[in-house]
Amino acid sequence: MNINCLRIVTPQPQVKLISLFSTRKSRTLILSLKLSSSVLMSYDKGFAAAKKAASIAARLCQKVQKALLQSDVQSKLDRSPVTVADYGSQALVSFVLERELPSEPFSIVAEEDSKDLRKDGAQDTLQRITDLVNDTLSIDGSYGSITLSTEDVLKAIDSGKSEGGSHGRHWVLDPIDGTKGFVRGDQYAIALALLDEGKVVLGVLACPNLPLASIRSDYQHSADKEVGCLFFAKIGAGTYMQPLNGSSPLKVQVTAIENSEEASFFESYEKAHSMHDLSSSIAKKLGVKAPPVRIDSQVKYGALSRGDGAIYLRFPHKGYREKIWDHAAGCIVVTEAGGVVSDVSGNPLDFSKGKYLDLDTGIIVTNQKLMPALLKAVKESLEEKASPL
Ligand SMILES: Nc1ncnc2c1ncn2[C@@H]1O[C@H](COP(=O)(O)O)[C@@H](OP(=O)(O)O)[C@H]1O
Ligand SMILES: [Mg+2]
Ligand SMILES: [Mg+2]
Ligand SMILES: [Mg+2]
Repeated sequence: MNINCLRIVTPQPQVKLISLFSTRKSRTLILSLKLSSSVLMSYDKGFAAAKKAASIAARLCQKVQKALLQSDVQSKLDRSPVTVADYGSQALVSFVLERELPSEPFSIVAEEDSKDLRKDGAQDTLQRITDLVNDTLSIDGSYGSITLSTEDVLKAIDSGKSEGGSHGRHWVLDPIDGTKGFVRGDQYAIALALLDEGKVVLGVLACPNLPLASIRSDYQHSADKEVGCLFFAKIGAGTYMQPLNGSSPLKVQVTAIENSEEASFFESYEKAHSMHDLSSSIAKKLGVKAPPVRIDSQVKYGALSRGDGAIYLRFPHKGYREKIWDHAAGCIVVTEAGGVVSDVSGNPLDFSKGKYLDLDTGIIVTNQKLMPALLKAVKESLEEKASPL
């Protein structure tokens, strides 16, 4: 008897088809289709390191948001804001991942770089970031009495210069997703994912301001709500949520709603990030009654993964190119919770092309039942927009 182990290409690269060939009867008997546990286990160390890195970075961000000074906000060349917390979070995540995974080659595609911090006049800001990083590490206590220099911090930030792609493993980091929300005192997330051969295999979303209880369509700020959620997902293993400062993870699932009239939907708070008129035309076609829930960042993916809302619509204005760090962690958090993330043609997002996502028009997210109706409504609304009566 001759046993062959045949690897087939599927959306989940670790799925193996094991077939048994009988030489006597020359008949193929498919014995089982099962997850290769050794491949899944090989992500375990990275998964633990990612959770730790995002949680530590979240502590730095919480501290800065509480005491946000105007001088802590800089403007990048593209005129988007960046704060000492974006830099500090990126430095911390890189530092923790490298420390926790010393035997693995380290590659990370991250949003920020140190260019502006190396300019004349940026010394005070760099010192402030370095102090924040060191204070956070010292409060955490895992790495003894380590003190990073300003040069160590610049290097840690710049380790995020990888281009990603379809080969090997690459971390993908948005040190603060939703910087505008962060500066406003609203929602933001630390979003970290791992790509393996161009596929997202694990993702962690730290959402320091997201209430632990469902936000549904009545989301509003409330000082007395308990906040701070950590979402995490590994390919083939589901999505979990736990309090940022605690344990006891809960498995989460997207909503099971089948009737689009009962669905509520999320979109960006910032009008410049997504065409709200298009979302409202789609919602109208679907008969959605609830008003849109407008919140910043990949918190939308986290909230959707636990069923707070049923649909997330994102339609950037013409010419904008989506970056992988704005979606990688959120995407696996939703798909492992049973949801679907696609472009307007129904194609899954392709994270294997470097730091940009090449997309057809926009990103839509919902559960499997609602997706066909959503795709139809999106198509019709786009056609009406392209050729108004
Ligand atoms: N004109 C634009 N259209 C779409 N997205 C944009 C944009 N300008 C910035 N963004 C991205 O939108 C992200 C925030 O998403 P959201 O709109 O869901 O809050 C920003 O992440 P950062 O805050 O990390 O820079 C940024 O990458
Ligand atoms: Mg940014
Ligand atoms: Mg972002
Ligand atoms: Mg960011």
